[in-house]
Amino acid sequence: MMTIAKILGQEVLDSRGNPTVEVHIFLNSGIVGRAIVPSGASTGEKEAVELRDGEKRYGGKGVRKAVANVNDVIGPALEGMNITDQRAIDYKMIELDGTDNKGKLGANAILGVSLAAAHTAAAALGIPLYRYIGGVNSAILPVPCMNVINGGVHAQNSVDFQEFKIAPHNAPDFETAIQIGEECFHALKQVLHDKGHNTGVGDEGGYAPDLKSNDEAVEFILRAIEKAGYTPGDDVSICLDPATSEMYKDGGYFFFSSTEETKSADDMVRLWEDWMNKYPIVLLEDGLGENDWEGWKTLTDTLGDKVELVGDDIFCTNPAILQQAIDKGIGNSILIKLNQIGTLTETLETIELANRNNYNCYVSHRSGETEDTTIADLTVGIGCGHLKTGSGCRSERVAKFNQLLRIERELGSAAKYAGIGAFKNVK
Ligand SMILES: C=C(OP(=O)(O)O)C(=O)O
Ligand SMILES: [Mg+2]
Repeated sequence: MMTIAKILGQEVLDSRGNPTVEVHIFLNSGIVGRAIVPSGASTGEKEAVELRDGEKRYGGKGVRKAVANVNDVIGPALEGMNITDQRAIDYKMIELDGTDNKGKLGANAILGVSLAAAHTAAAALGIPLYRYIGGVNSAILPVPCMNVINGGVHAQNSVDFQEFKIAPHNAPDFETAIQIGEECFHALKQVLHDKGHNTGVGDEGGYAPDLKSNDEAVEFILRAIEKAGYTPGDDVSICLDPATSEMYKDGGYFFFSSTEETKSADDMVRLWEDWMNKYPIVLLEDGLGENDWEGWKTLTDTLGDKVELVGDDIFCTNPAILQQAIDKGIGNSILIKLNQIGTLTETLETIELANRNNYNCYVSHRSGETEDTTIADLTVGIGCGHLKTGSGCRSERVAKFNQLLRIERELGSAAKYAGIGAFKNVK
């Protein structure tokens, strides 16, 4: 009943029109599960390797080699295995690949199979994916951190920092939080439009206006929160991902979209301290670059007891790197991107390591996404209380919100909304 009969990989499109890997797993019983792999643009150097062909397909480089690896190498090796043996399935693929970074078979091939296995197992057991991942206590609905202004490498505008997000934490439930978030998002469109700004959106669905400064992005958002009838800080706070690894050049931080000035790590820490004092910021991701561990230490010592400091590019969802950060006292939270490490099992190992060491976990989409909603279930399964998955206007992002709405309704009175308590060290 639970035995893998066939694994089928194929090429489909992501939200940028680039090819990506989709995997179906068929069981002997006729049950089938499916997953699609996302793709990043501002990637960390130590991410597992996404296998791409030289040849162009659709809008970008093809994934036909990765698909062939699913069909010709991984599939035959996993046929006959029990679908609920997630760890055995994942470790078998790690062994087949044999590299440290999944560069032989491709993390996109391996993750597609790993996630499809979890979906298929949940379907075979007749339980929702979040419960399969997290067990009977999976009941916490996350604060949706909605990316409402896009800059950096996710938009062609004058804003250096990549993501300005709103966190509607003061809500009784997830559905109300989405309502508040959408009201603020729509109010932001109006306040930008009133000042003559473009309201076209970037890769993650946030507006991508040409603003005078990075500060102005926050100020527009605060105005929008108020216009929607909410109080910044009390009802809705701000989360940032400036993605500063993209700005790190010759030991400094180059403001490539705006002033073209370069700031030192100490200047950046002062900038973030100043922003924490003047704006209601509850989370800062990649406030410094992935290779600037010294700067990260200063940042953590300066702000780590007041705000959630999330490592994305610097940690790459990798347990070995996270262990080094724990030993050195770097950051207090880790971004969880399944395709940075390449299997569900290793992702859960990283999450367990973070939990044991008092680090928060913050689940994330990629800038290249699809209709796949695995991260919504993962977030509820691990109960980490917050996720980022774009704004509320692009279907590949809304798909995750819709799945969370479904989960909340399914849980009924058992569902709990995470609220402000989800954010590390925020008083
Ligand atoms: C989601 C992000 O972007 P990308 O997927 O391009 O890495 C990020 O940097 O957190
Ligand atoms: Mg990031």
